[in-house]
Amino acid sequence: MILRDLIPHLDNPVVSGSLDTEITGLTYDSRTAGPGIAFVALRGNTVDGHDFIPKAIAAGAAVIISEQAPPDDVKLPWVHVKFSRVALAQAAAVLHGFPAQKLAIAAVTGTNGKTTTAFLTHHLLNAGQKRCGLLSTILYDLGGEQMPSTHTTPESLEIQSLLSQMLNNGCRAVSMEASSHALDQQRTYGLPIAAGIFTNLTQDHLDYHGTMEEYFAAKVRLFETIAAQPKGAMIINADDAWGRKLITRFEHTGRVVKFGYGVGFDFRAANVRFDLTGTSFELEAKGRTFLVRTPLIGDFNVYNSLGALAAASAMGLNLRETVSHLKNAPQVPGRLERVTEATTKFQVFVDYAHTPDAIENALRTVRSLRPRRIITVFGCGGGRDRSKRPLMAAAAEAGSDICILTSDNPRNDDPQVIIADAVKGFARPKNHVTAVDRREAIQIALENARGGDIVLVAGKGHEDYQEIQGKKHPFDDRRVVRQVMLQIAGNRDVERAEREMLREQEKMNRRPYDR
Ligand SMILES: CC(=O)N[C@H]1[C@@H](OP(=O)(O)OP(=O)(O)OC[C@H]2O[C@@H](n3ccc(=O)[nH]c3=O)[C@H](O)[C@@H]2O)O[C@H](CO)[C@@H](O)[C@@H]1O[C@H](C)C(=O)N[C@@H](C)C(=O)N[C@H](CCC(=O)O)C(=O)O
Ligand SMILES: Nc1ncnc2c1ncn2[C@@H]1O[C@H](COP(=O)(O)OP(=O)(O)OP(=O)(O)O)[C@@H](O)[C@H]1O
Ligand SMILES: N[C@H](CCC[C@H](N)C(=O)O)C(=O)O
Ligand SMILES: [Mg+2]
Repeated sequence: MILRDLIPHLDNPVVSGSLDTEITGLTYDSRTAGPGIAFVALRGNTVDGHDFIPKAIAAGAAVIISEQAPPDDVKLPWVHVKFSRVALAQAAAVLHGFPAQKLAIAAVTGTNGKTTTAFLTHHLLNAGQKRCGLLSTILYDLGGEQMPSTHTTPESLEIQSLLSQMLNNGCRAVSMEASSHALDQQRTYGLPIAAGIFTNLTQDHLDYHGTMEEYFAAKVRLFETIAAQPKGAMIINADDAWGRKLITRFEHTGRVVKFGYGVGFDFRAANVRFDLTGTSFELEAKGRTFLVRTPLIGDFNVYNSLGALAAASAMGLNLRETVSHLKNAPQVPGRLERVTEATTKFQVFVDYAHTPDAIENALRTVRSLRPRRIITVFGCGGGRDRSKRPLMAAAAEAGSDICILTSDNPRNDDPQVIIADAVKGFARPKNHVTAVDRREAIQIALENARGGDIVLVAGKGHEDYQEIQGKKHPFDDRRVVRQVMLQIAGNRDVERAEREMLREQEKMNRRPYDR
C-alpha cells in the first residue's frame, strides 16, 4: 500500500514526508520493524512504544505513526495521530483489504462464558452452512486450519490478518470473543458487528480496570460500536444486573434481544433438566416453543446456549434448524469436561472456573448431579486481580465438602503469598488442605475420593502448561488426573494405559477442537 492510500482512512492525521512512500507491512513492536514497514507507537502498560521510535528508525522502518509530532531533525515520513491504537486498527484494515466488510461477525463479551458461547455460535453457524471462523481463548480457527491462540482477542493488526485468512479459506462469518482488555485497547476498533452478545459481569480483572464501573465501561464499548452502525443485534443477558443496565442504555435502538429466564424475554428458557450427559430445556422465542437439547451441562450453559441461539438467529439462520444443531455441539475443551467414564466409581471434572462467580456456578452445577461429596482442587492466578483470591476461596468452600487449595499459574508471584491471600476467604481454614504443588493437590483429591463423590479440578481448563516464575512448564489437568488415577490403581505401565484411556475418552467426548 502507498502512504497516500492509507491517509484518508485515518482520523485527522498530520502527515509529513513523501506520500508516495510504499508500505509493505505494519508493526507495533520496534523489534520487528524493518525496511518497508510502518511502525505504530503504542502507549503500553509497562513501557511506551514512543520510546522505541529511534530503534524502529534504526532498523529501517519506512513510516512512523505516532501520537507525538516528529522531531525537527527527522526526515522519515511521519503520521501524527491522536490515538495510535485506533490508527493501528484502521491501517491494518487497509493493509488487509477490509476483510471484515465481507464477514458477518458475532462478538461475545462478559466475564464468564465468552469462550463457550463463541464455540457454540461457531458450531451453529458452521452447521447452518455459513462457514465460520473462530477467535477464542483456546484457539483460532481460520475455516478449517486451526492454531493455538496467543490472546483471547488478539491485537487489531493480528485480527485483520486472521480475518483475511478466514476470507481466503471461504469463511462468511466469524465468531469471536471480545475481552475487556481488547475493547479497552481498541483491538476490535472498526469491526462491523452483526451480533454482540453480553453474557454477564462479575468481579475479575480489577487489577487492570480498577473498578467494576470501569470494567463495565469497557464492555459497553462493544454495544456503542453496534449502536453507531446501521444494523447489528445486541443480545443481552437480561437476568444479569449489569445486563439490565446495558438494556436501559441501548433499548432506544430497538435492536436489543433479551435472553434469560424472565417472562417476556425474547429468548427465554424454562423447564431445565440436566444429568451427566447433557441438558434439555424449553426455549420460548419468536412466539413459539422449541425443545432444546445440548450435550453441555449446567445452568450457566443454558445462558450460553440462549446467547448462541439468539446470535445465530439474528445472523439469519432458521431457528428450528439451529435448535436441532445444538444437540451435536462439541465439548468445549476444559469447560466442565468429564475426565472419567460414566461407570467410574467417582467422577472427575476439569473446568476453567477462575473467578468467584464461575466457581460458584460450576459447583452449583456439580451439586445438582447429587454427588455424595464434592472435593474441589483450585488455586488463584498470579499477576492478576489480587482481591478476587479470598472471594474464590469463599465460593469454593461454600460449594464443596472439601477444598484443596493449590497453585494455578503463579506467574511471577510467590505461590505461598497467593495461597495466603486465598486462605483468608475460608470461614473454616482448618477443614481444608493446602498443597502448593498442583500435581500433589490432585493426587490428594483423587486418593481421598470415594464412590459417588465428584472431584472438580478448577481454574486451568484447557491449559496445557503451568506458568511459574515467568516460565511455562507442561501441565494439563486432564492428563495429570488420568496419570494419577492410573498410579492409584497400581497400573505399572502408566503411559500405555493412559494412551488407551485417552482413546476411550476421545470417543466419549468427541473433541474435534482439541489439540
Ligand atoms: C495488560 C495487557 O493487556 N497487555 C497487552 C499490552 O501490553 P503492554 O501494554 O504491557 O505493552 P508494553 O510491553 O508496555 O509495550 C508497549 C508497546 O511498546 C512496544 N515495544 C516494547 C518493547 C520494545 O522493545 N519495543 C517496542 O516497540 C510493544 O510492542 C507495545 O506496542 O499490549 C500488547 C500488544 O497488544 C499485548 O500483547 C499485551 O497483552 C499481554 C501479553 C497480556 O497478558 N494481556 C492479557 C492480560 C490480555 O489481554 N488478556 C485478555 C483476556 C482477558 C480475559 O478476558 O480473561 C485477552 O484478550 O487475551
Ligand atoms: N454463562 C456463564 N456464567 C457463569 N459462569 C460461566 C458461564 N459460562 C461458563 N462459566 C464458568 O466460567 C468458566 C470459564 O468459561 P469460558 O471459558 O466460557 O469463559 P470466558 O469468558 O471465555 O473466560 P476467559 O475470559 O477467562 O477466557 C467455565 O469453566 C465455567 O466454570
Ligand atoms: N484470561 C484469564 C485466564 C485466567 C486463567 C487462570 N488459569 C489463571 O491463570 O489465572 C486471565 O488471563 O486472567
Ligand atoms: Mg475466553
